[in-house]
Amino acid sequence: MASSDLSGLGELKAVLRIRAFRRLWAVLGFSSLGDWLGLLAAATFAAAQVSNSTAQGVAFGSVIAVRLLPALILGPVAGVFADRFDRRYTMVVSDLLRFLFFASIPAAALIVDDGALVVAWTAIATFVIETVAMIWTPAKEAAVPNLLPRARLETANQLTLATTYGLTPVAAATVLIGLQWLVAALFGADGPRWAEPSNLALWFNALTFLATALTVFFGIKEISGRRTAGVERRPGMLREFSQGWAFVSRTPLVRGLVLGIFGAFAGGGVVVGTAKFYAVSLSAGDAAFYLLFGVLFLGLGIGIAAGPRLVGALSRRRWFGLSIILAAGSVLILALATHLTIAVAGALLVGVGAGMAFLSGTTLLGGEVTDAMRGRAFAFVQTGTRVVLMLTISLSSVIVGAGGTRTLNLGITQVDVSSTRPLLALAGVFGVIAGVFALRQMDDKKGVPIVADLIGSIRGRPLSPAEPKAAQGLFIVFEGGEGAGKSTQVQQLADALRKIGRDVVVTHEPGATPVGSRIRSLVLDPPERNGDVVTPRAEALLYAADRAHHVASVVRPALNRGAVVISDRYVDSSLAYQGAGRTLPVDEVSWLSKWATGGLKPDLVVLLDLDPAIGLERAGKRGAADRLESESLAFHERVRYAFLDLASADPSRYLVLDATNPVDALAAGVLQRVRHLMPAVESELEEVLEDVAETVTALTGSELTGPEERGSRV
Ligand SMILES: Nc1ncnc2c1ncn2[C@@H]1O[C@H](COP(=O)(O)OP(=O)(O)OP(=O)(O)O)[C@@H](O)[C@H]1O
Ligand SMILES: Cc1cn([C@H]2C[C@H](O)[C@@H](COP(=O)(O)O)O2)c(=O)[nH]c1=O
Repeated sequence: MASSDLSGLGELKAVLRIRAFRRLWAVLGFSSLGDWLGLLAAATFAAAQVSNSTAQGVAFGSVIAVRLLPALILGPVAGVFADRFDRRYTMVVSDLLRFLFFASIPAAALIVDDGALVVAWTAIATFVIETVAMIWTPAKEAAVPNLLPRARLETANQLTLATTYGLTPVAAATVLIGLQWLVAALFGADGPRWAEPSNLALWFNALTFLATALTVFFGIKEISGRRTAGVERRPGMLREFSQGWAFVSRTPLVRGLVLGIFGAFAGGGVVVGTAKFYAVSLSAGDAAFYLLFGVLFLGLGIGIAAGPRLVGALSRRRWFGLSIILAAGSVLILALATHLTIAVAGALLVGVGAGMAFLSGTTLLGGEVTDAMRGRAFAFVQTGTRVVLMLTISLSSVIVGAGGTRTLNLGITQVDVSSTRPLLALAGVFGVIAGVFALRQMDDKKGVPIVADLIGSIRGRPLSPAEPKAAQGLFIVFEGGEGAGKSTQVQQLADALRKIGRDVVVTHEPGATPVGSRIRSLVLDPPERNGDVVTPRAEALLYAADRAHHVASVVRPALNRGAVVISDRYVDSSLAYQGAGRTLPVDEVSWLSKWATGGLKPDLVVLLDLDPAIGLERAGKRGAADRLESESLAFHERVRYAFLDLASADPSRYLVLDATNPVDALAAGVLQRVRHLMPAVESELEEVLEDVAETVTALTGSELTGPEERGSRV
């Protein structure tokens, strides 16, 4: 599959509006339902013909293994068929053959009384059916591009993938569960042999192929008479395998991707292969097996269809690794589950993880592999996943069938442990290790915390890689409402630090740069005469733009050379004014600033807290109010409490000062805190502080106001 995202509903509708494709899609759905029903029903049917646990495991596994053989032996011939003959007739004849052979399986059980012979015929018929499927599929795949405009191919691919791996396996399991219930309701526990659910499923399955043959023959005549050159003549399955392997083993990223995809499918295969015996270990019957199977593929469909929307813009490499960990971790849940509900949840998550790994891995492969190599790489993946899936299904079913259940003597008590459990646990642990390995190998956002990145992406705001933090300087920010005294205190601190010889850069937001001063006038000048007012989102973006430019051109360079940067306002002003004041979502405003600043945080924020009524009165003495000062008192009160909340959320980074204190007293409080941030000059600051403290007492007759609950308030 070439696309990374399920298209919108509109795109799906547009594809399904094309009559010929709509019919072909219905045929694919029906045929795929038949395939899954056939896989489940033939395997359980074969297992039902013999009685002991080992023989059941072998019968179940060997019917599935037989389906693997044609892919390995007859793959090359299938392409030639699709190339050479009319595709519509190829599909019709294939479906008629599948109808006959599927019907022959339950018919054989009615005619022959020997269980071993019926199993043997089931295996032969399955082999023929699978061979025919190898011919039908390329004919169908070659037909699709001729029925659609090129731009719609991607959506069509996602739709067919979601149908094959999501919808129809679930429908197959539902049909089988429905048949179980129906048979139990009609005949009780001892129904006639012909009415066994797997028998009925095989009849039903045969009929799906008859229906598709008729639909293609009478309903999709467009498939005939087209050019057949679209189908690539393949060099042969084994040769493709070796060419693909050579490329995969040479290219580290591709190697990681392919191994990850195979790993995810192996996990799914072990779950399917053990599900029958696993259901027994949960003291549940065949219906539970079908339920687990159906839920697994429901999850696979959800992962493929909804995965891209769920993770949003998360890096596809990270998504791939995380999906494998999810799938494998969920296999571990299955290994430990003692109740069917937990097992169902585990199976669903295995499916979601495997589906997302399949989709992200395939998408990454599409982007990372050059055009010349892509066909073989995909052929390798397609054949490989088939082999891995079938091998793990059949091997694990044989292993658990032979392993049976062991009784563990724990001294005080005895516990029955089904061999499915250790096998699932092993597969889970192996898968988690593989996922972590894949994640480490291909992580393209090193340094960005993965959990926060995932949460941000799910919420629509992925994190960008943090810019390296300035190593030497000190970044101090003053925040507060209008007229709180920030500019005054910025100057006081700068003077004190300059006195002891520090390189100090005094700056402010908005408007510290030529670009910034133009932005400042856009956000703060009174509205245009024509009434064109800056809207809240535009305002947030303008402040963020000023900040991005300010940080990059003033703050970071100064910090990098080791200066103390003192800024009058920074990120918190946006959170308080645009977030609380304008009531924009605070986390969105925060993300915007984080992006603008590359994650640069101040070492200290001094919050000058003041009743806005007093602050606005102080500011009013300076001259006419700007656009924000003109906002209501309620707006400024929201701003004040937002500042206080920010301070109480991160007290170690904040110093909250009561801004009704005199200027010098406040300056002393700031200096007292700042000296702890500058151990190298602490003793020199001590002297300045002593001078100031004397002034404070002389001026106010009292010491600084004591600490209060929000931040370290003075
Ligand atoms: N502690 C204080 N006590 C009383 N008045 C003060 C105090 N600090 C500053 N002022 C006065 O309040 C007015 C506003 O001060 P300043 O410009 O420093 O505030 P600001 O927080 O930077 O304001 P704005 O954010 O509106 O620019 C000035 O006239 C200043 O002299
Ligand atoms: C940085 C920043 C500022 N504001 C507001 C806050 C004030 O009303 C003005 C700046 O005026 P000052 O006299 O320079 O303090 O802009 C804002 O709303 N959002 C911000 O991010």
